[in-house]
Amino acid sequence: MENSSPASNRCSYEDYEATADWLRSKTAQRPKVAIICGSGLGGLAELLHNKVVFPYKDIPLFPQTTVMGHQGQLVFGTLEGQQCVCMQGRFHTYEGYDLKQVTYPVRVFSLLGVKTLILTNASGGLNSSYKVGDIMLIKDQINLPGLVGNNPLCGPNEDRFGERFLCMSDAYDPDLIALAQQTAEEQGIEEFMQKGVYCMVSGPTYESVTEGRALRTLGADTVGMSTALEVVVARHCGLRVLGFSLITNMVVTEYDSKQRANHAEVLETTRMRTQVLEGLVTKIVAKIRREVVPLLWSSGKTSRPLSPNRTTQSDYGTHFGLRRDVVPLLWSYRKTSRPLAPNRTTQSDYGTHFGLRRDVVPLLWSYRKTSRPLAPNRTIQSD
Ligand SMILES: O=P(O)(O)O[C@@H]1C[C@H](O)[C@@H](CO)O1
Ligand code: HPA
Repeated sequence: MENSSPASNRCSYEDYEATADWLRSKTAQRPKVAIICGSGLGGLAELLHNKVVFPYKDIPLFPQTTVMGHQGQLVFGTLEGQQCVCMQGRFHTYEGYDLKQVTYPVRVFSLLGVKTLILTNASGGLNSSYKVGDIMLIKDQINLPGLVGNNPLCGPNEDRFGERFLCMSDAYDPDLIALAQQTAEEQGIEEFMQKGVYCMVSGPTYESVTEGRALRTLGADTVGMSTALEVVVARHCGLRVLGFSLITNMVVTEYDSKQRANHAEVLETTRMRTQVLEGLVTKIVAKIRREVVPLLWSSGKTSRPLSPNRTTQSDYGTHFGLRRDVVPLLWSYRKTSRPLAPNRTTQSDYGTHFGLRRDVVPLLWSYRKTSRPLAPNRTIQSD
């Protein structure tokens, strides 16, 4: 099969499947986490164990990177025991790629079974309290190209990935943000951690003084040339998203400033912080693994009927037939102390049924063994 990237209107579901099938045929690894590395930040992929590396030029229908600091290969491997796939280099619209090509890998990841997408990028700081070398946890984004019609979801909707109208107010997963903040504290790096809003522009020009000022007025804390489109597509296929923006330079917002943005400075700053960011992402991936593993391992011990009025922690495990060590985890996912309602059968009802937080529901749902409706007297695991 050809490895040249398809034109946008030929990015069909079958194209994504063909690329995913090819990758599946070349490696037995089945990653749950994908990481897209920004400019100069590809070193993260070097930390993976049992690496299987695919240069983009060998992957059917994959675009090629043309930017310095973007190596251009897909690396499968394990990080802290978690199977991951890492993009050493991403695609940008300023390279001449269209919106579907830029976001092509994200849909392939989704077909490969990825559930969580972690993105990094290099950006210019707009918030005057930020410093070069700070790492901003992205809490929200301004998809500037998208706001004026350049949204990768424009065109016929592909229902097999997601629904036509997508909510973006919860794009960056609050629980992953909390996990990242907690991890940064544990690593002792809070002093250069920020949390704020990333704005995507098309590039390749850096901002004029007035553009920089305008973006700040819009509410952006950093500005870059990537990420937002990938996040839109990731959310459309239901992936959980976590994003980090490394402030590599401050955007010039004074007319008489002598500072000039340049890509060499961007890459130089990434060198300064790359290890810190790698350490942070590694620890977060380990924690994501711990979130999932007990749920996978937990197996039904009883077939006792659900009794709908259990609400204490110690009852919880018996109730669902879960191993003792899983109980605190599930307990922490509870959103209410309401009694359980035993007759729910759909995914959206699943969380209510077990009194679990909304973000845990797809996870539990994806671990169901059958698509049979829940019978009210089954425990979670035996179902
Ligand atoms: O891929 P990212 O967003 O990290 O790269 C940034 C934006 C431009 O590609 C480049 C500008 O220096 O770095
Ligand atoms: N502007 C836009 N993109 C960037 C910048 C910037 O100042 N720095 C790194 N990527």
